[in-house]
Amino acid sequence: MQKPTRIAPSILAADFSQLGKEIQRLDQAGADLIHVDIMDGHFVPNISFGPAITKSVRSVTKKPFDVHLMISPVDLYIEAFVEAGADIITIHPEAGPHFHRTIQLIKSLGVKAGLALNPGTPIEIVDHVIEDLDLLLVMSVNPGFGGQSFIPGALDKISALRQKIDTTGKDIDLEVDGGINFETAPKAIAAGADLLVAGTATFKGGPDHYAANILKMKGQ
Ligand SMILES: O=C(CO)[C@H](O)[C@H](O)COP(=O)(O)O
Ligand SMILES: [Fe+2]
Repeated sequence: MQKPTRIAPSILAADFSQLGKEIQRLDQAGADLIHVDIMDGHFVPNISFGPAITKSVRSVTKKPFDVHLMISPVDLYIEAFVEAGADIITIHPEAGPHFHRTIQLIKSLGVKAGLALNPGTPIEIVDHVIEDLDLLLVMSVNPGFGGQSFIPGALDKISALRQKIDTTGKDIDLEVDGGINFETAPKAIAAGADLLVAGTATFKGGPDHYAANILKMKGQ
């Protein structure tokens, strides 16, 4: 069942020179989770940061860390991100030879497991693993960069995945990531998403605007 909308600001759009402070600002502004984008320059054409920086800012908030791994091979690094304080770890099925094994590994370490679907990845890929998942992530841009435009085809995928999730009867978050703003957020919610990642739109206008931006994307 679709839950009330929650917002996970992506710290990819933060001022990295004051990352801890930025996360505290997001916490105070009403962020529900903190979305942490990890990019390796190999699986995606951009590099962000790794487990050491994730760990260094973990203590500044109690909000869950929603870690989106865009790295390949991914299995080698799961434990490091658990130790860094991840609450949810989301992987891409293309990032390793056996994504069912990766999901089992994440769960065996006591962390929630998510699966991310790129714009070109068919939704049927979730069929044999959906019962094991805590979160499904629909990428509404090709992964690698913040500030891209929302790909409208993501809305049909969200609707179809909403039906699949509801058929299981399980509590699985349906997250959307990429190009979420005041115009696209209501469309993603109407399609069935209950967790919205927003980088550029959360940080728009500077710290004084974070709270209003988050509320606006929630439709409040
Ligand atoms: O995973 C991502 C990119 O690969 C980011 O989470 C996403 O792009 C957020 O940035 P924005 O809201 O600016 O689109
Ligand atoms: Fe992301």
